[in-house]
Amino acid sequence: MGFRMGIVGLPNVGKSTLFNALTRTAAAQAANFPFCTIEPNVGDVAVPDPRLDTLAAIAKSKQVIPTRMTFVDIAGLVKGASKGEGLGNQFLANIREVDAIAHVLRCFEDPDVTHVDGRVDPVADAETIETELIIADMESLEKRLQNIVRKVRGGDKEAVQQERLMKAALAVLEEGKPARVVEVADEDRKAWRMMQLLTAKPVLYVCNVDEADAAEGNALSAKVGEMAASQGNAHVVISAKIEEEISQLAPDEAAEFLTELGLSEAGLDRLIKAGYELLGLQTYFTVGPKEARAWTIRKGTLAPAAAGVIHGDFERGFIRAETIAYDDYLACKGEAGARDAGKLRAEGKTYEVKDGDVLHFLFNT
Ligand SMILES: Nc1ncnc2c1ncn2[C@@H]1O[C@H](COP(=O)(O)OP(=O)(O)OP(=O)(O)O)[C@@H](O)[C@H]1O
Ligand SMILES: [Mg+2]
Repeated sequence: MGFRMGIVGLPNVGKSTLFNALTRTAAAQAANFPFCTIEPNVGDVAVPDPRLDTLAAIAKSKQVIPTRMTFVDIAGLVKGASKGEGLGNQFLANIREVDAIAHVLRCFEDPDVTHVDGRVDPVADAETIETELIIADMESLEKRLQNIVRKVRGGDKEAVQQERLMKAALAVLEEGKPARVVEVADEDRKAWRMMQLLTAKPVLYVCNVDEADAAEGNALSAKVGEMAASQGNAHVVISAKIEEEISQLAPDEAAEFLTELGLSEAGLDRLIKAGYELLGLQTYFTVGPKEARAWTIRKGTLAPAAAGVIHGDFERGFIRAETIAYDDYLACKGEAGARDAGKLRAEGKTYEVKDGDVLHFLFNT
């Protein structure tokens, strides 16, 4: 399936540094000049989940396989991007293809690192980017509205629905607000997503702070926090530079370094979890002596579709899912114990999989 989170922001704010830290590579060139990145860098990242290790320990699984999500490091956007400034439209197209946005804001001072607008002001930066995305959405909607005029006149049902949604989006965009504030009815959700509006994508602010502020944040990240809260969006405080260094260390060295910095958890783990949450995702597990594995589904996914994430045949031939809740698996010390205690449930096609479920699928081939 592959859920994709796009790393977006002004040039030279630390997007590629963050991407390298997340993917534990130096795949993306990160350097102190604007527009260092042009082609997007794409990388897979393991989603940290301590429950998986706990399950593997109980089942004595030989292999532990976390679930993954994708991060895309996108080129920096500048004022006028929607009009083709910088490398404008091409970058906007890269953003269109992601499911959610991690918006990196420079909250570090360092006079040696160039700021494209010559001052460090993350709230103003956030507005600059948002304005570009709003303008880009308006332009694409105006074009698309013209394209469907005929169909709407002809009474084409789909086109009528699209027109209604496009007009609702335009109304808020014209007020300078992002399309994500539009309340979308369940029956419109699919058509809404198909419009791929940039400002309809869920967003998470990433405050990139100095090394010294990694634990507590600073005045700038606090301002971003206020802005995010007023919009109902999440924010994460992280020092991309220090995270990049930590990501190169062996696990025990990394733990030691984190303690020195006063951090209980790598900022990256917090960011990945926040992104996972933002995407509306949850995890189920398959656990046995061979492997313990985490799988990603959207919240609300029914058992057959959840099985389909492993293999299409599992979904097509779905019979039932033997299900043990995570807490029961722990309390009963594994599958056999859970079975004896009557905690192994047989769930059918209409079962909505819960976060943490340990599942075993039975299917016809
Ligand atoms: N938290 C931080 N503190 C100090 N310097 C940082 C921090 N994060 C990143 N930098 C530095 O900022 C510079 C720009 O970083 P990077 O190349 O990652 O930016 P970018 O957003 O990907 O830029 P572009 O849009 O041009 O691709 C680099 O020199 C990097 O080391
Ligand atoms: Mg870059």
